[in-house]
Amino acid sequence: MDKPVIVALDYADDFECINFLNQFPKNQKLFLKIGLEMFCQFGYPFVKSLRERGYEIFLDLKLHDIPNTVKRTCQMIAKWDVQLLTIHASGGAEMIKAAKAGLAGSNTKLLAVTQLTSLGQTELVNELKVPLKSQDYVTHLAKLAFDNGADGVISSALEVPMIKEVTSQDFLCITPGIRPKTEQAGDQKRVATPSQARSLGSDGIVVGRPITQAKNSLNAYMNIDKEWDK
Ligand SMILES: O=C(O)c1cc(=O)[nH]c(=O)n1[C@@H]1O[C@H](COP(=O)(O)O)[C@@H](O)[C@H]1O
Repeated sequence: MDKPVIVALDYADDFECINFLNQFPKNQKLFLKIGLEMFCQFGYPFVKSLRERGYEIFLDLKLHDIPNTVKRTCQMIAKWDVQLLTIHASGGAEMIKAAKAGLAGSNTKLLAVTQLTSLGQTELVNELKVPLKSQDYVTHLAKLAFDNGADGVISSALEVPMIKEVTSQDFLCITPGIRPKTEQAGDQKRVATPSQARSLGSDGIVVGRPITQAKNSLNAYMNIDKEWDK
């Protein structure tokens, strides 16, 4: 995996999504995130068809359940040849280990979501009643994920240096909450620009609406890719 810009395919229908993909030259390598919205509509056949077209796939199901259920689900996903899969780190040590065991024998990398990028310090303390600084909660969950076999985490780019320090430089930090300077943060709270994410050490960025809702999605992708890669 070479530091990808991962496009979050949060489209309302498959037609819009295929239209977006068809704008790219045939040989363009793309890393696509299929999240709950599209997976609930189109399920595994959609994943399979995109894999068969040669795209790399991040299956973002954010699993969070008892260890046995997560393990059995991961055993099924292990047969799908996807590159990345998410669970919630807050599911605990046993759940993380179970997910990793379920993926045994596959090349799917396991990423644990730390604190969602839509949650800031206020929500953490007032709503979730976690009496910690956001960055301490994120690094705690990242260490838990690392110690129990995950290949990496999802966090804001702002936390990457701290995560790498308590885990390892090789521990993957994939970062959503990416907003080019001209874009509104919207429901995202812990945001960074593509170039900030790069200089903070992100291993890949996840970008949805700044691309999918843009007037010209292809241009938006190209501009973000250029800012990330320069
Ligand atoms: O797991 C994720 O990908 C994820 C974790 C997180 O903490 N924050 C977050 O935004 N995401 C996903 O990243 C994408 C971000 O989309 P935009 O905010 O539209 O760029 C969405 O598909 C989210 O589901």
